[in-house]
Amino acid sequence: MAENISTTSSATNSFSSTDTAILDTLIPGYSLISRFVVSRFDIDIASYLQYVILLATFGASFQYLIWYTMNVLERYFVSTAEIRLDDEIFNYFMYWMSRQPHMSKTNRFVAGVKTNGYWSDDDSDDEDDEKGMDELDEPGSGENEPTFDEYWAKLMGRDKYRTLRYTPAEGRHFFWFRGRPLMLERQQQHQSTRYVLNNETLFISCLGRNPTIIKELLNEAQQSYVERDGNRTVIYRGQRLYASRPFAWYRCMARSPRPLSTVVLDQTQKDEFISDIKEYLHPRTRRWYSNRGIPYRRGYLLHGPPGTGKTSLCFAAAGLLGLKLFLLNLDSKALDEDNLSSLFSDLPRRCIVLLEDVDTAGVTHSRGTDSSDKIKEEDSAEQAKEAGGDSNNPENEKEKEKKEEAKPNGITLSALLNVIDGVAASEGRILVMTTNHPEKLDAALLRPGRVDMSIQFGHTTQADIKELFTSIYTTMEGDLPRVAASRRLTNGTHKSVTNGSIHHAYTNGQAENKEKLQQQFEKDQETKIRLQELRVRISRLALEFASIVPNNEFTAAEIQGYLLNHKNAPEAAISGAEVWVQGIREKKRAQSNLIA
Ligand SMILES: Nc1ncnc2c1ncn2[C@@H]1O[C@H](COP(=O)(O)OP(=O)(O)OP(=O)(O)O)[C@@H](O)[C@H]1O
Repeated sequence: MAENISTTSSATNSFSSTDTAILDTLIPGYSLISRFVVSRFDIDIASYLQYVILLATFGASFQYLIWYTMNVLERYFVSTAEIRLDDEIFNYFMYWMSRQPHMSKTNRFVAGVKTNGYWSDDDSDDEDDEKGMDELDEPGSGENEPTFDEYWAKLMGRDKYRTLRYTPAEGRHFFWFRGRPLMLERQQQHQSTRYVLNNETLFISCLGRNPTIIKELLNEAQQSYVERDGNRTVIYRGQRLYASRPFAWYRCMARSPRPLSTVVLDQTQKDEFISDIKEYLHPRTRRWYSNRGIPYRRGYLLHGPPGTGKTSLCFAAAGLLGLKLFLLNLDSKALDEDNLSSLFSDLPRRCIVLLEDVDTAGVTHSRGTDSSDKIKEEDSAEQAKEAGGDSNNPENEKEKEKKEEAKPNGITLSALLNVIDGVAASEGRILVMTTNHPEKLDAALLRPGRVDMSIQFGHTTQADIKELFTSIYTTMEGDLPRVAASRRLTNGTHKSVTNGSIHHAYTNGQAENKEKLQQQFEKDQETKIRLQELRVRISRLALEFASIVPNNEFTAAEIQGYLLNHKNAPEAAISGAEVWVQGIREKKRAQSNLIA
């Protein structure tokens, strides 16, 4: 034992105390570990230390070499695409990624009910709504049909659960696309603010200097995102996420197109409007404009009392032509000329820009009384201040919001005129402005080149009232109740049955099918006759209704609102019409007395 202790002490002492102190600084706890190893295993670490240092140096150099080689490889042999959060491609890619089968196998993912949560609506609500609807029978009075309460209980039970979407978590992920390995890196950006908590960037890389495969991937992602919209009208809104961010177009929804026939307006006016837009969009028109050096733009002014169909016509035109609709509220105090021109310069080539209620914005002031210069001066002083401060500080954000509240209305007439047809104004878009008070608008805004066609909307005529009544009560194809897929199968077919299909079933020896088809055929014929009778009845009732409601006194919105209260009982709508007319008249009289 004594011999052992003396060996140990000599081993520990093979390093001077200064050396041990240095080692203790470099490797915290060195002397302690060294003593423990000597006492326990009788091994003097000090005598192996040079090898350990050599190994560590070798390890570090190797690591550096790998890092360096990777860097060189990444720079010269890897192609990378960067995708930023504020670009729509971010949405496309995340949507595509969340629908890939390999996302169900990955062990690091972000789970959510949306594939993105901050800058745009990805319509997952609509998708959720449609999902599983095929398995739900709509309520009805038939033998096997559920009651409304049963249907509602089922629907609410289903709505409690939303489809979960999985997207890759922060960090690196490898996946295959068309037989090629790709790498996705999701990186958190640290200048996040309280408004955008997850500001991030994506990097998609592939081996080789040819990035075609990444472009193909992004094209596929875009395609799947766009296909999901089908023929729906996609609506964007010009807004900003928080005070220190510029205005941008954010997708807010995609809606089923509104048939033009449902907008009650003089047919000639409707035809003129649509054919004017079609003529403008024709490729020869673009050439014609460019050959003559005329800016390729077209503007429309839809004016008339509230609720007469201005927005509806614009929406129907967008749906008919498959154009995206960009909505902008000029009344926003925060909107200035720079924001407005950057919004207009971000517009796609073919689209409809809808500026609603232009008369309510600061643009009603004539050009001479513009206070834009004053506002600009104030703005630049503010910007100079901001440059010195931290734009991400929540307190600064609050300050900015308060200042903007206190600012006079943002946009001025000259700013609007500049973006509509200034030298740098965008080309190719269709501009539609709506107003309830065209008389308030400055002549400069209405001159040709800015407004090329005006359409006046007014109170409903007898013909309009009849059309509105008919459109509300006519049974349309989509009105028929939805039958669950399982019942459709057991019932045979949900398509209309023809004599030919009955004969086909018979010759194929499907006797039991034949009977079912025969029944279905008779049912379809009955339905057709019933629909025809209904049409005649509705047209008679429409005439009756139009004779009660006075000409040129009510808006389409008012009549629609009344009819919706009796949407299943046209006769009740007619019998209550006179009282309703009196009621509305009195209400309007009272309102005008109040204003006077
Ligand atoms: N001419 C019309 N044809 C069919 N529906 C109409 C018509 N006018 C109004 N409506 C109905 O009334 C409602 C409001 O219509 P819309 O928003 O188009 O009116 P608007 O003229 O743009 O009103 P505002 O000036 O207040 O913006 C919609 O639900 C629409 O269906």
